[in-house]
Amino acid sequence: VVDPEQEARQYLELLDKEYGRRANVETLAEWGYASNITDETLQYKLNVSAEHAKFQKQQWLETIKYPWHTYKDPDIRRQFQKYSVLGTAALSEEKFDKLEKLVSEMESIYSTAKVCDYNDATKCDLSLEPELTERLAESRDPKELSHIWVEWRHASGEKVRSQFEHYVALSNEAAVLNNFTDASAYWLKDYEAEDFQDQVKALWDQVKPLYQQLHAYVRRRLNEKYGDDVVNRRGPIPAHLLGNMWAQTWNNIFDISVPFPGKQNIDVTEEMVKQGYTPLRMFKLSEEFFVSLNLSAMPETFWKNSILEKPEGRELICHASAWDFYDSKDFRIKQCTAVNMEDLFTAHHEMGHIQYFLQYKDQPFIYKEGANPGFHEAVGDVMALSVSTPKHLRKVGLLDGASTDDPEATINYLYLQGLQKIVFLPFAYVVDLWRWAVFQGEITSDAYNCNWWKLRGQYQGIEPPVDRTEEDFDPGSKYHVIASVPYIRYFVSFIIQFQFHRALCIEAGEYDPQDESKPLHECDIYQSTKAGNLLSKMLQMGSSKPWPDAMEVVTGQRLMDASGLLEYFRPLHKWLEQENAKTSEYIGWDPTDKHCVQTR
Ligand SMILES: O=C(CCC(O)(O)[C@H](Cc1ccccc1)NC(=O)c1ccccc1)N[C@@H](Cc1c[nH]c2ccccc12)C(=O)O
Ligand SMILES: [Zn+2]
Repeated sequence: VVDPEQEARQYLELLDKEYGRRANVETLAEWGYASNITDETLQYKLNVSAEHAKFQKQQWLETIKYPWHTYKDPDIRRQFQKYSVLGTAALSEEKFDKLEKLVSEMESIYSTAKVCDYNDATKCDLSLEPELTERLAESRDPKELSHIWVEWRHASGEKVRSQFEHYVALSNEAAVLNNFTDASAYWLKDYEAEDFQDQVKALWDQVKPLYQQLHAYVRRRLNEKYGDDVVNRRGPIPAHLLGNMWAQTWNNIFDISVPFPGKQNIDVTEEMVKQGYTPLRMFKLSEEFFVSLNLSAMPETFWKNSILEKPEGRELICHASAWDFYDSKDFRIKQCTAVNMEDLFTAHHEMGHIQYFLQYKDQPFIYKEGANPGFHEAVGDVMALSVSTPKHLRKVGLLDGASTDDPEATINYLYLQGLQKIVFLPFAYVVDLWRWAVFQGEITSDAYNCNWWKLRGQYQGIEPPVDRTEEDFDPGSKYHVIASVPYIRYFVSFIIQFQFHRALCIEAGEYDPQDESKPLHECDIYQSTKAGNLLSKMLQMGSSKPWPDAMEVVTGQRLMDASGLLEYFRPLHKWLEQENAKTSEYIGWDPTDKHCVQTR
């Protein structure tokens, strides 16, 4: 008699080959559409995913016949457990197709949306990338900023409200067919912890005081620049002044709010342009950092097949993404890269996804994922924490002069980092707090927009530049909302990346909690094969073990915790408290009732 688990193993090997082959075909079809939006590439993508869903449903009926709960081998059980979740393929064929069409249509509207120039009403071909992103980053004219902010939402979010409502219903229907209460529970299964939302809330409570100090300081500086009638010093900050279309990171207003002006400019955008940096060179620089840690170089096909600059003469999805074609050979990035510091870090972020693909390429198909989605988002950012140090930027010739241990220069650096890492946390939290509530039916479509602005005000302390109504649909102006990409993964990443950074810096001998002369924010793990080997051990695991096991390999911890982030920003936190006390700054913001009129 054959050992039943042996038979199960053979079945899993069959599934592994078939799923891997089909995933390659499906990903190629998705790439075809994302890199070239036409009716033909859309139709081909829909045909392939419909066929794939039909196969998955048939295979699932076979898979659930196996008594996998009884198996002794934890690995076999884990693989069956993952294969036993059918996903959206559980919908009927026509509902599955409808859902695919809705998301593709929202992505197309978002990716092809155009806006007219503030200063030239005849020039109406401005796209989000690069034109609107650049204007939002560089303009210091509140009227121009408000125009771009409002017109982008008019051209994107407002256009997809009805598709989004239908998408919510079908997503919930699919979740219920998979025995989840709604789509939010289906999304949260990836974190394998029933108290995960409580864990996130506890992390936010730990970081909130630091955020409020930074918010109060930025508000004061914007008030000094734009005056009382534009920025109320005790209220929320108007969202269009913060240098980013969604006010998710504020690094683009570093120059008008820098704590100690006159120091060496740590924003290397100008230097990159001066040195003739190209997108390709930005990605080569990133590859060299990974290789210096004894991690994998990019395969030749990566450079041949990737799209690193916005191509002319066709519509495509410009939002950056990294692609695994599940054949252990073909890996790509699609990014409409601009030559600036922000995109240099996005390049590292995308390369982090590729590195994870390369490290787990020998895992079974079902384990070719991050230990949890936050891990996948953290890899590249951990590298960027080293690359962004003035010490490293000097090593690669993007900053000149000798390293100074000038405490004011340190505050400037930590302030720039805080405008990205601290500021981002409440935004990331709000995006899925809003979506979880929508999926759970707590937020109904007649109040989508006003609840969005209630959360944006409550957690981020920002407000829209002009009144909003339920004719608007501002969440739909953010890529992940219309592309059905969960967002709490970035909140998790921005917490755990500091835990990983701290552990790798200790491994590299670059940081010692007892040694003040080696603070965490100055650590650069460049060329540390010890750090790289430790990280590689975790990355190779993919999702073969629950994520606390993966985290323990690198950090010795089994829980997410904000101590790494708070340790990194401690000097900035102290300075902000002193500075805000000096100007007796009002910490926090008075709630504003205006800004969203429920008309429906
Ligand atoms: O969206 C991204 C980068 C794109 C991505 O690499 O995360 C991409 C998003 C995506 C997911 C699914 C389909 C299409 C695009 N994720 C991936 O490409 C990806 C690849 C493999 C596994 C998981 C995700 N960043 C977020 C968060 C963010 C803002 N600023 C940052 C700076 C550094 C790092 C992240 C951010 C944003 O722009 O709002
Ligand atoms: Zn990512």
